[in-house]
Amino acid sequence: MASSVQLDLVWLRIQILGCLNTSKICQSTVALALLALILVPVIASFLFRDKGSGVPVVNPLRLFQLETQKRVEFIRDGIDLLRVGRRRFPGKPFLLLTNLGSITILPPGRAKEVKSLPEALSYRKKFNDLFPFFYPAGFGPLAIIDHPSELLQKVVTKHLTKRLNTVTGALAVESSFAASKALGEQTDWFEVPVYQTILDMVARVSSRVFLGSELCRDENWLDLTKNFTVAMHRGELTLRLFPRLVRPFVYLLDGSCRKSRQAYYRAYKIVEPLLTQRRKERQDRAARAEGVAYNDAIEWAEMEAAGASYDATDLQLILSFAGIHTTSDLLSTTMLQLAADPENIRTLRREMMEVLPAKGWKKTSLTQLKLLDSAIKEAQRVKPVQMITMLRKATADTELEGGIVIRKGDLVSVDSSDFHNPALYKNPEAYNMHRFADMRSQPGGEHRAQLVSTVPEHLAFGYGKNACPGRFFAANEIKMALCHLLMKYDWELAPGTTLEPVWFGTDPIVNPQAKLLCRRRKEEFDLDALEADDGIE
Ligand code: HEM
Repeated sequence: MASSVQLDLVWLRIQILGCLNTSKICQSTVALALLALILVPVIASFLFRDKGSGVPVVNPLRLFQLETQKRVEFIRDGIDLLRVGRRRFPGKPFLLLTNLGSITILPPGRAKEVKSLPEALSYRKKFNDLFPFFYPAGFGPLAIIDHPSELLQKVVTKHLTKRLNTVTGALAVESSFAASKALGEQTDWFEVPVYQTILDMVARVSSRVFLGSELCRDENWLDLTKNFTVAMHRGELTLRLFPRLVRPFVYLLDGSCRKSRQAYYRAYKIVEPLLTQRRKERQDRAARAEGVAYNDAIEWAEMEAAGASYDATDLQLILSFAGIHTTSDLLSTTMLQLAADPENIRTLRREMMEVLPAKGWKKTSLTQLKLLDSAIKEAQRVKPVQMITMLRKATADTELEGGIVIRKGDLVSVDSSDFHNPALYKNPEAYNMHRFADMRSQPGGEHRAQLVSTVPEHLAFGYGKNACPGRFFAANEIKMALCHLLMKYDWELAPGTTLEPVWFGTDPIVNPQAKLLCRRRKEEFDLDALEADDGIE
């Protein structure tokens, strides 16, 4: 779940950037903002008070500056402020006042230290402070992240990841359908918006595995799964302008919170009937001593919950939140890099032709697409989704190396500038599709240079206990989608499109305006006729 807030913020960022640009803020938010003007200076002086940590602040509050201004300033200028911090305090920690409050930024290389303190510096606790008493409708998915049952994490690690070989067939079918639905059969060049097209594909394919075949083609659900994240994050952004005790009232009054609530209720109306039907089928099957009939996250959550009550709608929404925009950003980034040099595409096709007709759609054949793996990882290195990672909240006053104390409740994160460190990567700004494949052939490289490897110098999926458990699925989903996209279509950058991301704070995201030229080609082998692993009915 990926500076600002982790899990998935990509789509939110796009929306908020739009919001900041066009001043499309709803009236109730304006009213609340006025109230904030009165309350916020007091809160700001509390939140950003000097707690004597001794860490220098890069962007202190100016005289009469409000916390709200600081937050907006960070969303706009975050990456420049981070660069100032790196320049002024090389190799040393510094403090940034961000849209989430103040964050101590540790220099690259301190990821191991953060990893070694998973309880004192908690990944999950940063999600549990939004409301004082309980998480109301529309924000419940956030509460699931730090739920003591760890239902979300168990569904992903114990089921999704372990059963990847049983969902490959389903991924193949849905990827083919999604590509054809998004791009059609036109053999003349035409223009496609990259992010929207990829988001649509990823939403379809992910929903197949999260929710099953009944709902993965339901346009109402697909709309929700793509847009809920935006609604909830706009609400969260507004709520965080207020003290915790006031937030329940803000929740009732604010328009963005209302949208999140409405999205939850729409989702509930879709998920609950499916759940009821599944539970009934389960009982009937048990009565006939028959085994489990489904292989998707609805079923896995039921197995894990083992009768304990939980909100299946929130679970589905948090899966969308965690997985869909993060995966879409990486796939879009990879497509942009590949389209910039179609020779790379031809090379990747040759690898696909060598592996897939012989092996079919298997988890293991996806593993053998090593150059493809490298192409994706390199795209992620050149443009990750965040430039500060491993955001953690101190659960107690915690002393770090060098005597810095992170006070209870404060945030700490690690600078990810190693992605572009010339001492680690030759020509770090250049996209070299072979880079990680070459590293894998070096001694010790096989386990450090795979897309799913988590190492302290490559933090795109985090590191340690909370490293993204969904990365194995995301990797397979992206590879499968690329096989369809590259074998069945030719690609080029559309005129005017560059690879420059758009910045939200310290997070680079795919430019939502980026476009590609595309045309249907005749694939060398029939991808849809390949034999597949399957476990989904
Ligand atoms: C390219 C796609 C993805 C990226 C870049 C990504 C990135 C991340 C990052 C950076 C973290 C935090 C790690 C840390 O701070 O140490 C994280 C956590 C998490 N991710 Fe992902 N993620 C992706 C896809 C997915 C998918 C598809 C799922 C679910 C199916 C998922 C589920 C989760 C969960 C549940 C956590 C929280 C782990 C915990 O609570 O311990 N992610 N992800």
